Amino acid sequence: MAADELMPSHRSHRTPKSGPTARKKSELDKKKRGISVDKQKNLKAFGVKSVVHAKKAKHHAAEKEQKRLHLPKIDRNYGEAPPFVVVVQGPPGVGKSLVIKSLVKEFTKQNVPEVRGPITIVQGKQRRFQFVECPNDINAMVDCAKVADLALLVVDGSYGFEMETFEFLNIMQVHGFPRVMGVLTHLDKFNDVKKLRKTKHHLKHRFWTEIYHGAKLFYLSGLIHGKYTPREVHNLARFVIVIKPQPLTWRTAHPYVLVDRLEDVTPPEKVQMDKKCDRNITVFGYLRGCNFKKRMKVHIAGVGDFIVAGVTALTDPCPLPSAGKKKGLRDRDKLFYAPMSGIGDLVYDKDAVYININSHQVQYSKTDDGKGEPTNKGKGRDVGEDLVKSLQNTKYSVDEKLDKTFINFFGKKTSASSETKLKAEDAYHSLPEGSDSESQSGDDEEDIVGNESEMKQETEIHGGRLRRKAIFKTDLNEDDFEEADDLELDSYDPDTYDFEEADDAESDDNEVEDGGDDSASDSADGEPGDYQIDDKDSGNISQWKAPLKEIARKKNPNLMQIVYGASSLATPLINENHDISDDDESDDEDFFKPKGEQHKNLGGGLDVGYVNSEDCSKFVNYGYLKNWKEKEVCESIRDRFTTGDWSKAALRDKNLGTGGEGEDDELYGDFEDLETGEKHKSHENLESGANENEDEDAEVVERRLKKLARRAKFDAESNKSELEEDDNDKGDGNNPRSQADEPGYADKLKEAQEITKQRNELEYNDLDEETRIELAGFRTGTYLRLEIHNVPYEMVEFFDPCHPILVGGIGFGEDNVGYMQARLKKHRWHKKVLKTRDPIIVSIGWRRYQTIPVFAIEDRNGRHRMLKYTPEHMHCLASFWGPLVPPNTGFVAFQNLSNNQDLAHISVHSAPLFIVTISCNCSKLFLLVRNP
Ligand SMILES: Nc1nc2c(ncn2[C@@H]2O[C@H](COP(=O)(O)OP(=O)(O)OP(=O)(O)O)[C@@H](O)[C@H]2O)c(=O)[nH]1
Repeated sequence: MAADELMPSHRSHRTPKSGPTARKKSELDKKKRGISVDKQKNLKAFGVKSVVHAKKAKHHAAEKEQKRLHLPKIDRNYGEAPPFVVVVQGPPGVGKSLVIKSLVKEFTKQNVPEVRGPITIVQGKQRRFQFVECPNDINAMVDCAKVADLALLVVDGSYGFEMETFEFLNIMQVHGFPRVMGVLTHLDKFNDVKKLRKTKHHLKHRFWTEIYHGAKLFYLSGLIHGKYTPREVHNLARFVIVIKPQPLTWRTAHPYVLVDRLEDVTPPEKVQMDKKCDRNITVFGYLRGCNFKKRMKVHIAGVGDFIVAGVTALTDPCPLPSAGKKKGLRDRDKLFYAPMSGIGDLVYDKDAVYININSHQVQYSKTDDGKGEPTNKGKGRDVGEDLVKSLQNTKYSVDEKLDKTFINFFGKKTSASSETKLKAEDAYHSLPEGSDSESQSGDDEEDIVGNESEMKQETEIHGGRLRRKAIFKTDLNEDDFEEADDLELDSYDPDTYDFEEADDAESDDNEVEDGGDDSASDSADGEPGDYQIDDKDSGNISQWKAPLKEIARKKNPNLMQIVYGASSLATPLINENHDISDDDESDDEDFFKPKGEQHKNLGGGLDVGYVNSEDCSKFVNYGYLKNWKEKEVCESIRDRFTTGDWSKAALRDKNLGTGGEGEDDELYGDFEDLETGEKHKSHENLESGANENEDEDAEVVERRLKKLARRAKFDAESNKSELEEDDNDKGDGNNPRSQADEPGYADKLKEAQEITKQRNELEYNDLDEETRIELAGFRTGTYLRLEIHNVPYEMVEFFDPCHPILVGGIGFGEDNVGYMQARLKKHRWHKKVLKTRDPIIVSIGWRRYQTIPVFAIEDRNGRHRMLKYTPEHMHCLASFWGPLVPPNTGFVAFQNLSNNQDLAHISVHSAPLFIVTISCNCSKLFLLVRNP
């Protein structure tokens, strides 16, 4: 009892009246009683409190939306697109060449001994690639950044990122950012798997920070027999295939050519007279960007502005298989074009064919005894051999000799002056080396040139030895990184990758294989077609001619050419075609011909061998001639003779009188007088189809318009679906996109552009090729030969095939010079600020030039106050003199372009570059300056 009293009594449980438990209980109670529970207590909390605020929010959302939208970029590509440029960039010795070699091998099964200059390959029926290795030279990096459609940034994984990679990234940012992928090599140098995983992860995150989250980084884990593993190369190739090209503003508005071949066509006499004379060159390459008009001004990066002396469209050296007759990718030689790498046996020029024979495969016929005379004289002497040798000794062609000789009608002697000149020149050439003072001096100079190239090699070695590692502050806390699995297929932007393309490519590959098998089986069956026989007999020549013939056939007939021969406007291409079509079956060409045949010829092409054609005025249609040896045929005209049935003849005459079918009509059908443009119709067709042509035209136009409308509708729909996909808005009503059910302004603009493009195409398609080129220029994707006169001799003398040559078209007014103003900011990597009037080298548009900037800042009162130095972390204005460019063009500038002169002063951890952000009319531009 006492104990019980002493114990404290149990307190009854106090039900909580507030707090989360009480709330839960009350909600449960309410539910039990069937009362609905509304979680959102204050229903007005998210409503419009203030009209002003709501208006502001709406405004803000609309502005954000408008900023997101871009004006649709006009695609000026008609027909076949030029090859996709893949620039492989990285510091020295990281494996750039090996990556290119591996990819080329993967695509074409060809081995490239050396990567020199662009290598063009056909990957599938629709895709071609041009691989370019970017040298470690800031000039080359700038030029490569201007032409790259995809940049493969190769990084030595065992060492980490180096400055070259980030320099290149920053240059690309100002010149229009193309697609970018990273490739990590030298990963086999890691012995510790854990360390390798950490490094990979760390480098990937660094890469993402610099480019964008999810940017693709590939790992090439090592070498097998000196090559990357086929599986990894295959995966890399698959990703390269699916990349979609990105249209960039500057490039779509300017034509440009990435040169894959250069020839010096200066007259040799001129060079002999003065080795440092200005040279004439021809450059070759695919036209990109937009149409190129004749007589357009071009800029050769690092050389200067020139007016093009001649432009010719050449046969595509690496055509897509769909362009030719053959199906599939059978001929391996056709898939590959790398003239500077010295691969491929035949190179076709406008007026010459170059045959490349390796020196070890050829035995030169000059087995002379030093005197220029053949050794085997006398009986065993081969006349053919002598003839060949005499041809080899010939200095001048017959034409040249004829040009130089003087025909004297009244005396037997030729002009003494021309003869002596020829003799003197012959004597000059036949002199042995070293016997003449002039040739001696020439040799000296060659030696000097030789030494300078040596000098080039040294420069490369300088550049290759020093590594400039990129170290970031965040790199220090490596432990922060979680050890995560490697995301092989991280995140894909559908705008960047085109997986349908990959499927196509895959199927193409299969088709290629199939095609190859087919041909093999065909020939195995013993029924090879004519084409195959040609292939065997004439090697590449028949393949070369095939596309030219195709061009000739596609040409519309030009009456001027038919009557008067090639017009003055005609380009050398026409002559080529004349030559080609001479071989063809041109004899069938007639002025007056049955309409059916005329159409057939229009579809098939144009034969222009008019000179050899038969008399046009006599119309003979051999196709309808009857074989009079046949008894039945003879019987059919029996009634026309006195011995036949005359009643039938009377009936026939009656029919003719009433416009019935006559035999002549049957024989000749419709035909068109090409000279007068008059169309003659048969009696049959006069009745039934008087307006047939008009109907046909109307039908064609109607069909075209329908097609246009369908296309525009499809585009609009796809845009709409894209917008809907992008739309993460859950319908709060603030985002105008959620309300955009109807096609917006951008969609309408796209539609209008598409319709204009189609209309232009329709108009141009009706013209013949020469007129179209005169009016619209050469189309993108054409393989062009540009002849440029009076370029500085250094361009030829110090030509390095590894250094890209960029020829860019100059728009109207872009060759005018004046003052330009830009906004700029010092890049975060650079320690120093820039001083006013310190010369800088600017890369803007296609050009690179030196100028003197004056920095200024805009005060509050709107006045511009000159600055002696650029601010540390702020934008300022820069005014400089130079060739004008359109507003919003990105530019990059350097204080020093030389790769070898300052490297000795740069420690590994210092950043030798600084980038200054420039914005001009809201767009962001950068200025990149190399630290002295
Ligand atoms: N161990 C190893 N060696 C590699 C790897 N990738 C490339 N190499 C070697 O690195 C050397 C340089 O390769 P290249 O392809 O010539 O490199 P590069 O970047 O073209 O060199 P430069 O043209 O001099 O700038 C070659 O001997 C390659 O075999 C790799 O992943 N692992």
